[in-house]
Amino acid sequence: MRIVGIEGTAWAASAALFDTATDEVIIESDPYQPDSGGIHPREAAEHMGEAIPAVVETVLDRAAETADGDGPAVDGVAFSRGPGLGPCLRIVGTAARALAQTLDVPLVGVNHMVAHLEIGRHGSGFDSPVCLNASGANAHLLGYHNGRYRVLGETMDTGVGNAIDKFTRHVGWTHPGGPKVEAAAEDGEYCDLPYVVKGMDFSFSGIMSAAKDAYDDGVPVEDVCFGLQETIFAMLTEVAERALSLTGTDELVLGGGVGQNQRLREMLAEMCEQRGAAFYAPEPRFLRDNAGMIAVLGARMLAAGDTLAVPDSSVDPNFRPDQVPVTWRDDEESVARDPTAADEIRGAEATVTFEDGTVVKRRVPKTYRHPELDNRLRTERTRAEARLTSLARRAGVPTPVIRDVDPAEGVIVFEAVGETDLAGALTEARCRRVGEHLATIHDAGFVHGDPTTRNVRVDDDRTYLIDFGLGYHTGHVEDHAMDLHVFGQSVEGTADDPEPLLRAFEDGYAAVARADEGESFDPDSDALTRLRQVEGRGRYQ
Ligand SMILES: C[C@@H](O)[C@H](NC(=O)OP(=O)(O)OC[C@H]1O[C@@H](n2cnc3c(N)ncnc32)[C@H](O)[C@@H]1O)C(=O)O
Ligand SMILES: Nc1ncnc2c1ncn2[C@@H]1O[C@H](COP(=O)(O)OP(=O)(O)OP(=O)(O)O)[C@@H](O)[C@H]1O
Ligand SMILES: [Fe+2]
Repeated sequence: MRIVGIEGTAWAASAALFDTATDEVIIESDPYQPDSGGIHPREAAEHMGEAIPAVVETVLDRAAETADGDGPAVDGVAFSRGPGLGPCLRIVGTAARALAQTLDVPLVGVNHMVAHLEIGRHGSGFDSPVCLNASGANAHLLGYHNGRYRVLGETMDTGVGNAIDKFTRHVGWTHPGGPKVEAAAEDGEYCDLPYVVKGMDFSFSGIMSAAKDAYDDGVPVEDVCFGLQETIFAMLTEVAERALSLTGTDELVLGGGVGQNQRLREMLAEMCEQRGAAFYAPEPRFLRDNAGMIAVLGARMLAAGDTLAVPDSSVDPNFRPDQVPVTWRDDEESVARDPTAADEIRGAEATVTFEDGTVVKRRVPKTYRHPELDNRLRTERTRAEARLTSLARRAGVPTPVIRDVDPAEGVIVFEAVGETDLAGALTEARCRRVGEHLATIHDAGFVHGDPTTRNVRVDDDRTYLIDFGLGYHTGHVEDHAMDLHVFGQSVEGTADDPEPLLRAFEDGYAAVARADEGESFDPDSDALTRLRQVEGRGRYQ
């Protein structure tokens, strides 16, 4: 089968030919380069209008040269339907429809972010990996489960490339900024910047303003670039490790334009090697926006009969990866694996050993992180975990009794609780309990920070919260909603039938929140109301 792909969501006007018989991909691209500032949607669309016909023609010529008979011998036309800039997408959509009609072949509408993922699965041969998409307008972790790509974690504000590009605009460098930051960091030294992960979600706004302030205050730009890379990429590596730990899978693939960065690739490779996981990063031409990945996924979709009639082929600037019905994979496949029982457990952050009813949790140094950042995080989190585990118990939530703490070494010794993780023993009653527990600690003035189904231990009678290392004191409804969001994502990414579990969880939360606040309860400022907003935010900025 031979498929033409067309890409043009933002900056890359690109066409490709993928031949399934030879596995060969020809890509022809013409990038848009703004004269100043970032990407201007109107200018980018003008570029698409001129460049798309030209790159498509080049690819069709190549197709004709390599065809057996007359004509280009193409079986289908695949195009990026979204996400991306509306004016650009519309031009690509029009070009793809016209080409499919001229060649009289089926039209296939591809989700650009799923294509960033599938190109890594295609190249690696992995079955069911976690995918870290690190691109300009996005940053998220995806895993296939129950017939969809689930968003296991994502940025709460801008995409990772856009965050870096905003900093480089501030210092007067031309777009794109990512490669310039990478080059400048070669001559830099570490500087401290805010590090923000919440479960498998993360945000860049705090670190970007701190980076701009540091530059304005005279910190050498090379040092800010170095600190930025160390901090942002350590955050991405940490959440990727959390996703491996939560799902139990041992395969990671990288996607997106920021994936071209050597330092990011090095950190991910090191993390995976140390966990015994396999890591795959596609070659750069398949990481940055390109039509090759659109053609490769298009071929799979076409083989599954997943084609579009022209009237149904409108583009979608906010097309999320979890909206895509995954027709080309078996519903039974999943990123989630059954955990194996062992005396030593390796979480995302720590190793945990069991000795006579006692648990020793060691936050071992992460060699992929800069040592200063690593020491800071291990000490802060060990301290937070010990303090909040005890505070939660005082508020009435079952947690392990702490026996000993050594923040400098990152070691906690505490009571072993529960018989198993909630991940392997999900029931509505237990999820309801987790909802009640979270409402109780929120009312007591702090959040858990990482309430996934692996951070809840259960036995016949009780449901314990553990692993408070990412928790902090706060009364903000947004922070409360993030706790609920993190739990919801972890259930959706691993449970067979998440809906009733999530309903029970939210009922439990609502019941305690209402009881705690009594007369002063205001449903409009409730965390559950805010949760709906967090879930509904289209984060393509
Ligand atoms: C929706 C779609 O239009 C969008 N595409 C996109 O963002 O282009 P992509 O090629 O995946 O990524 C571009 C980003 O990748 C960054 N980048 C490129 N080379 C880099 C490097 N060596 N280090 C860090 N960032 C780099 C650029 O600065 C830019 O922000 C997306 O995938 O989110
Ligand atoms: N007090 C405890 N009693 C029983 N089991 C525990 C206890 N603490 C940890 N565990 C087990 O060890 C696993 C890893 O612990 P924990 O979540 O604290 O480590 P982590 O590295 O911070 O994990 P992650 O960051 O992936 O959530 C837990 O999922 C749980 O199965
Ligand atoms: Fe992209």
